[in-house]
Amino acid sequence: MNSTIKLAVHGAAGRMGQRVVALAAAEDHAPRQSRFQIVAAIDHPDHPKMGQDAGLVAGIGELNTTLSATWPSEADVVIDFSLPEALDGCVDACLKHGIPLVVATTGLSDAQKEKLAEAGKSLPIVWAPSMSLAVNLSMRIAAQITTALKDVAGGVDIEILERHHRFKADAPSGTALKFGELIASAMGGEVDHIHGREGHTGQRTRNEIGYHAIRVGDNPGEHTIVFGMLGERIELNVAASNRDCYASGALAAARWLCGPSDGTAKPAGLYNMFDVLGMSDE
Ligand SMILES: NC(=O)C1=CN([C@@H]2O[C@H](COP(=O)(O)OP(=O)(O)OC[C@H]3O[C@@H](n4cnc5c(N)ncnc54)[C@H](O)[C@@H]3O)[C@@H](O)[C@H]2O)C=CC1
Ligand SMILES: O=C(O)C1=N[C@H](C(=O)O)C[C@H](O)C1
Repeated sequence: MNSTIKLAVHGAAGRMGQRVVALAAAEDHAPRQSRFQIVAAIDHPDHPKMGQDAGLVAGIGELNTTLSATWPSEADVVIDFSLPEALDGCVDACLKHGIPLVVATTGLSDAQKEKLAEAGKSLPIVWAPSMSLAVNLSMRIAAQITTALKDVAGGVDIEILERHHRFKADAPSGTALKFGELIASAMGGEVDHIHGREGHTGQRTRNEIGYHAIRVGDNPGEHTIVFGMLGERIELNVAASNRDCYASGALAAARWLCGPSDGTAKPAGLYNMFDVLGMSDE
């Protein structure tokens, strides 16, 4: 029986990495749930807090695990919240050591998505642009609304607005792109993805999805899907109050990959949060 999950956090000194460290250390454990033990807190070798205690960096008191650039000799699962340029090294390390991986980093290139698909042939990997339960539920609802409205008399215009903190490096958000992918699939046929509008754009066409990225203050993430018809509209809004919805979702994904405490880990495959949350449509 595997009652402890040895967790390595990649990007541990970042905004999200710190919350993963804090929640993993503090989690309230149901009697039959495995506990997390943070065996590595990995970040860039030039990070100014390198060598400090990861718990102190996360603001929760000492954990006796130092922030390091070195991969552990042993871990049951890795959670990655880093940067696209850091992800390849993380995937390579997981492949080398055979460690299941949760990938939460966004802004990946097509080559990186292919690398994940390839890695998923030999490792169990959960990859999702949002680990939040509310966001994943909203994705399912957005697809249902699209299906219900796509042939409505007068038509429906679907636009995706996302708001994030001023420090965010990628736009639009990975979550907005995933909403767009699911909505386009529910619309059917050819769909144009239009990022912002400026100048003499002409009238809006019927087969486009618009994306608008707002960067303001410390917003931890908000998405609004507007379904505009002639005479009425629906706005589906999902907003985080803080980052813990993503951190706890990533921990749930890590626990799901490791399997229940009888030690049955997931087989190799590229999974997503719908799989983790039991909302997969396959
Ligand atoms: N899937 C999800 O639910 C969520 C995904 N994200 C994504 O997670 C990523 C991180 O977000 P934040 O924590 O806000 O960013 P951040 O910039 O605060 O943290 C990134 C961390 O990665 C570290 N890093 C950079 N290069 C590295 C390397 N070579 N090796 C190891 N660590 C390295 C940085 O030093 C930093 O500590 C972003 O792509 C963001 O979009 C953020 C929130 C939720
Ligand atoms: O950078 C962030 O903060 C977030 N990024 C993710 C994304 O790009 O979708 C998820 C969440 O919205 C927060």
